[in-house]
Amino acid sequence: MSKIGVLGAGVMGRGVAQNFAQSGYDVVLIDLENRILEQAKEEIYNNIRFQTFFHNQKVTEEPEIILSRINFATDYELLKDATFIIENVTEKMDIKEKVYKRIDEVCLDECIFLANTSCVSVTQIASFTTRPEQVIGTHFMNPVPLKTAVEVIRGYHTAEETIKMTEELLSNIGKEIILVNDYPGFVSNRISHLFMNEAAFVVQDQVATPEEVDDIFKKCYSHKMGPLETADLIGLDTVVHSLNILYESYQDSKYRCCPLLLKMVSAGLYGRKSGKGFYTYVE
Ligand SMILES: NC(=O)c1ccc[n+]([C@@H]2O[C@H](COP(=O)([O-])OP(=O)(O)OC[C@H]3O[C@@H](n4cnc5c(N)ncnc54)[C@H](O)[C@@H]3O)[C@@H](O)[C@H]2O)c1
Repeated sequence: MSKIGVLGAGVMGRGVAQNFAQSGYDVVLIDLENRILEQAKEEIYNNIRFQTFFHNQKVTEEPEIILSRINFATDYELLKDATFIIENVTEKMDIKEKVYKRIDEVCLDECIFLANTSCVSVTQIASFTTRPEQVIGTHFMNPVPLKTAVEVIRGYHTAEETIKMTEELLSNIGKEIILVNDYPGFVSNRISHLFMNEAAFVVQDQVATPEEVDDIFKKCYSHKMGPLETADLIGLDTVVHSLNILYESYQDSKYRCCPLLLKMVSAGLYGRKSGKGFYTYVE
């Protein structure tokens, strides 16, 4: 079975590493510091237990056995025999650029690079490597192990063989792919950020409360979550960051960030992760 390198042990990297390890793959999970890797190990352990008890998902192995397939490490040299790299590092182009140059040097020529990004161009990421035909976007959804589909992005140079191998790989961990072409924000974030931003304007203009806005989406449109609950879940700082990328990329005022969102982020109201956003969360 292929060896999988997962870069970045934050929110997404943890979920990706867990999902592959649960599916029987050997994984190397790389981050910058052991402290982050320790937190990742603990969270993956808890998530496997949580998945069994709260989501009724059949996890047939003990968490210790699943965790034993993940090598938590800081050394990029461990990636030299990996077949696929799934990159989940911080959504900043300068950070991604350094990472792709490094893995391009270290990894096997045939290794495929999967970029997990919310908004940035997959074609630009691929340009940091000498193998743009083997670079593809994979926009996983959070929480990764519980989602059944991945938005897959074909960069300008992505080869058909790369798409085929990515589809096979993701199918082995229980994911269907939805293949789209590369423009910033792809389909999901290009549309959902307009919803979330406009919902914030509606609250700012006192047209409706956050509860009323979300109820219209849930009760009238039968969405599982409203746009403001979704923004709180993603993190309002992340939403603002993505809106700024979309605004710069398209040079289109429709992505200008709602002042209320900016004010909430300045006030430390990030949503679920800080305990308060459009809603208040108690542990
Ligand atoms: N959070 C989401 O809901 C979500 C959903 C889909 C895609 N994404 C995308 O996934 C990527 C990761 O997002 P996240 O929410 O997990 O971010 P995060 O901030 O939780 O984690 C990023 C991790 O990358 C690590 N990192 C930074 N530089 C590194 C390097 N040189 N080598 C190894 N690790 C490094 C950081 O230490 C951090 O642990 C981003 O591009 C984001 O846009 C996020």
